[in-house]
Amino acid sequence: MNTTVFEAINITKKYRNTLALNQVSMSVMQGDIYGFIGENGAGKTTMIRLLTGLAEPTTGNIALFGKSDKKLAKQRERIGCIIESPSLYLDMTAHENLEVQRLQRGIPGKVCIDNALELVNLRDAGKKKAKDFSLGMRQRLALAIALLGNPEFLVLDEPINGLDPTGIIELRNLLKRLNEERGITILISSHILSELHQLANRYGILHEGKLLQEITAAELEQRCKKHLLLQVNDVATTSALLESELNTSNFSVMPDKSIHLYDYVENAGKVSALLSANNIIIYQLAQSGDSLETYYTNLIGGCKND
Ligand SMILES: Nc1ncnc2c1ncn2[C@@H]1O[C@H](COP(=O)(O)OP(=O)(O)OP(=O)(O)O)[C@@H](O)[C@H]1O
Repeated sequence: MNTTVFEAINITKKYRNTLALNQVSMSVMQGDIYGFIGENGAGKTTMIRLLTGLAEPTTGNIALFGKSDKKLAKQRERIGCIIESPSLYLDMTAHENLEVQRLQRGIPGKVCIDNALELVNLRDAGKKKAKDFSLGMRQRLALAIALLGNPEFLVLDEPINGLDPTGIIELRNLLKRLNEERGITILISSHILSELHQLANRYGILHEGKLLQEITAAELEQRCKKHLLLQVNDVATTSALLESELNTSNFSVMPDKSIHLYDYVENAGKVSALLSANNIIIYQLAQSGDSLETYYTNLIGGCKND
């Protein structure tokens, strides 16, 4: 059975005049790599702060591993997290940083340090101090710190931010490995949907404090698949014609009033003939496929138009 690792139920969080989260419900299942997507200020860090106990919701409930209320604190011991900029001791080596964290958190035995360094490929960093690390190495060190207590659930707030392409690939592969080989459930936030492509298996898309959509990677692929892009003078009649004459409802009308038709992609002529015969003016008819970013922008744009 698929167990829920994290559940937010109708969470609202207010800071004075700011409604950072507005009735958000979301769930992360065991084994997920959950991509938590939203523009700057969408409320991602706020939700992560509630999850990790750094702040309290104004209303609503949080459950971790099926437990809530007073039992949350114990469950939080099963989490490893990186929130905002991880605090590293820049004058120390990776090993020394981990030793300080180990002692502060009362984790017995030094063997966990070598294990964590091994996991994030920092065993060879040797005597190099953190201040001389690349950003990618610093992020991996932060990840090693998060991994020290052998967490079942990793919560990472924008860990990809600022990394170069090599750093992004390294981190992506590392997180995949932790998920696949160690069964660690991961929630990772980002403001760029495509950054988490081929990493996340589910996404939660947050915008201005509201969860717009929870979607699986497979559903997202489906929505970004090839289509005919149609721009016409009469969207309503075109929609009706597609349904009645071409027998398809496999299309979406986008916020910019273009139509994405997922059938007849290889048979644009048939669509064109039908529309022309019905006096529809075609401004554009072309094969297209949404990029993830277009999908995301349209989703957010659609919400802004509401
Ligand atoms: N401690 C606070 N006091 C007042 N307002 C806050 C506080 N923390 C966050 N906010 C506000 O809540 C909203 C959501 O912020 P949050 O940091 O959760 O967004 P985010 O999606 O993580 O964005 P970013 O990627 O920029 O961190 C923003 O309008 C922010 O200004």
